[in-house]
Amino acid sequence: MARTGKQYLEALKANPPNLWYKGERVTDPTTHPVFRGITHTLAQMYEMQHDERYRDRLTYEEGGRRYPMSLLPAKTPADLARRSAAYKVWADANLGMMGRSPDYLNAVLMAYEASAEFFGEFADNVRRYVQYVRENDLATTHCLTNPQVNRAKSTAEQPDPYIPVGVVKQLEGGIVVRGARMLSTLPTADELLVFPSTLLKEGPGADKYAVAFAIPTNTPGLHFICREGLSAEGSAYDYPLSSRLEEMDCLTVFDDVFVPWERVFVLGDLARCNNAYAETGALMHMAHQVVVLKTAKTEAFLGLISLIGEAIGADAFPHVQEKIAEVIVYLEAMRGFWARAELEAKPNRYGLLCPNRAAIDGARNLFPRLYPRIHEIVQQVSASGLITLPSEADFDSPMGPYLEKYLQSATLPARERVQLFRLAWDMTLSGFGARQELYERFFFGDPVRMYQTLFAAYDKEPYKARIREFLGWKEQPKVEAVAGD
Ligand SMILES: Cc1cc2nc3c(=O)[nH]c(=O)nc-3n(C[C@H](O)[C@H](O)[C@H](O)COP(=O)(O)OP(=O)(O)OC[C@H]3O[C@@H](n4cnc5c(N)ncnc54)[C@H](O)[C@@H]3O)c2cc1C
Repeated sequence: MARTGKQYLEALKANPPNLWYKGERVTDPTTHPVFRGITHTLAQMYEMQHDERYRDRLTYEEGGRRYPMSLLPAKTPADLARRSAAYKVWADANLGMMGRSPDYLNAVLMAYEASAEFFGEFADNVRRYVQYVRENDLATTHCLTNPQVNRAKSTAEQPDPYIPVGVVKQLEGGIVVRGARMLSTLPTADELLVFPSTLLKEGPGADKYAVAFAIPTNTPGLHFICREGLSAEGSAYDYPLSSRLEEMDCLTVFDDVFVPWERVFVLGDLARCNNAYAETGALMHMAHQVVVLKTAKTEAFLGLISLIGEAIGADAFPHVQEKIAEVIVYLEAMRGFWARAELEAKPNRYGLLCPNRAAIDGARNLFPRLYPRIHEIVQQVSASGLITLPSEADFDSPMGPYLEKYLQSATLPARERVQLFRLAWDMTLSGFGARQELYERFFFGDPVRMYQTLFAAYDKEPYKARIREFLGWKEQPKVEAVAGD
């Protein structure tokens, strides 16, 4: 049932995840300076589910109770449209800057539930687990990739067999897993989904890595070792994004973690692990949330750059207009992918309506390449305005009158102009902004391998046939080997 912000915070306080920050255990993330911002932002997002301005878009009703829209089973085109409308509400609230808002992995869980048969003997575990997440409206995060030890070697060939997460033993009540995953964002979620993403290759000892399960983030033996925090201490004026949306990223260690059978979804089945995302429709639904999120993010950048261009009068120059128009083109491309994904949705073999794969693939492969260019445009249009950024305290000091005079702009008083540029800085240049760029390059996978997969999977034959026909070839000409002199 759709929960409130207070319920999320209380649960987190009562059962804090096993977080390690700078050598110390974080006992209460809701008050810790690095985690306070994101936990309270998440609480506000849950609160929105009960605000009558958003309730009907963010939740659906069943049996007199309300549930998050991102868990609404997608059966009809109208369901897809309701789902994306819900994604957009949270995305807009955060300017598209939160990668692990709970709707992201809810999209995966919804697809797993609808396609539960795929999981064979574990199908009921999947169904019951998703039902549990739905009833309690839990936030989940996930960890997919193995530690970056030696990418030239396979999972089974690393210096220690339990560097990647593998099954150590099976017990009567469940399994024991050991190893690590390279990265989990948002460790302040309630639950961690552990699925393989790297293609598992057949070979001696490979079976132990073919495992998928879900565990609470406070499970004994599970440790989230955090990176340096990016949420500066200070006001939302000074740090408009990092004070609210620092999701955190962690190395995730499994030190002989016990996973009860009811939380196991795949065991010892390489093919199932390798095909889970595509076959169940999880990939398409996850990317559906992503295309909406990235559309919202591009809209936010368009608004930002337009206000900046206007503020300093730079938008009078044709090259600045051209750069802003470039962002408009990107935005319309994202909207095009989104619309086609829904218009040409098709049911998978389990009856789950899945957004169009080609449109989804287009969006998820293009955006990582557009995004650094958007950052570049912000820098090109903003120039020194992106760094001459006194703080709120300076405005209230004896320096205030200088700032009011010298940092005024064509359309904004100094305080608001600095506030706008501080947002631009946090979107692109601060530690928070720099992480966003890295995130966009990689969060959906290695862009190089994503392109390779697209090359391999895309049906190019109709286009080759058209060229052959245009050239007047009745069929593909045969090659007679021609020897040189
Ligand atoms: C900010 C951020 C947040 C993230 N959050 C999460 C999260 O919450 N959960 C999660 O599971 N993951 C998360 N990720 C990880 C993301 O899924 C990976 O970054 C992505 O899949 C790429 O894997 P990698 O980082 O291990 O890169 P690597 O695979 O180590 O790649 C490094 C380099 O080697 C090349 N390379 C490696 N292997 C091959 C190969 N076989 N063929 C050709 N080239 C190769 C790559 O092209 C790249 O240039 C996050 C990443 C970032 C940056």
